[in-house]
Amino acid sequence: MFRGLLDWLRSLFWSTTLDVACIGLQNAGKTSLVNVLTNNQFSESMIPTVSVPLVAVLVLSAPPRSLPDSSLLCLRRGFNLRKIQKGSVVRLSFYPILDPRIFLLADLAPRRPFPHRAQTLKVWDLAGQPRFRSIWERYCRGVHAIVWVLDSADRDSFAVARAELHALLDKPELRAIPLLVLANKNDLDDHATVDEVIKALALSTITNREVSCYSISAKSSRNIDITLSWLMKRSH
Ligand SMILES: Nc1nc2c(ncn2[C@@H]2O[C@H](COP(=O)(O)OP(=O)(O)OP(=O)(O)O)[C@@H](O)[C@H]2O)c(=O)[nH]1
Repeated sequence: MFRGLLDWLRSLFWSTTLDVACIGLQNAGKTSLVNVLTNNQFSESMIPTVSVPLVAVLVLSAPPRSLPDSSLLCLRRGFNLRKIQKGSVVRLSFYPILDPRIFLLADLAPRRPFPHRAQTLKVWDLAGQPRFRSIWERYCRGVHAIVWVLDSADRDSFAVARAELHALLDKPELRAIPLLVLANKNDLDDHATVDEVIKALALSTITNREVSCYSISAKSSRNIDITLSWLMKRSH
């Protein structure tokens, strides 16, 4: 029953036009969450977003036969982009580590016009390691929502997460973009509650946008339904 409801929500999610940036420190569970939201797949053995072998990129990002929107294929190091276009062409792209040397692929022009306005779901899954944090802002500009993923069982990371989150939200270009904080891994003992996370990340001091916070588990799919509903309400 619950699984059926979640699958139904997931199918609705695919039919939305939504652009989301998924941000957070390394190991928070961003890629796991995106996989669960879109495909209902969870894996214990995730490869950090930055260290997926290049060979996988070359296979996954081989030029598609028709490319509806080449501008979206801006290939850069340090993120995954999951995107689907619904229409006569369905495309699901998942770009792991992207090397500037293959930037060339981004210049591919559409081979034929896209037949009608597509519904698009784009989820930027940005690498969390310190050297990649400077690219976060660029991929957050213009999105419908910023999703901040936190490992709620890793209390030692909260101070850094708070500093990075507030530094990002202070960027004027990101003003007013709704924020969803997901306290992930609530299947683990000693995870922080929503109230603890609100306090630890000083969420009540963020006043220039709508802020929500849920406790979730990508692993056990806990509260994935309300996460999907929240996201769909921000779609256009
Ligand atoms: N117990 C538990 N483990 C999780 C959960 N979500 C993710 N993980 C695990 O946490 C680890 C990191 O997950 P990732 O999805 O790679 O994290 P990430 O935030 O994308 O990491 P970077 O790509 O390094 O920025 C993996 O071992 C996952 O299996 C969860 O809800 N519960």
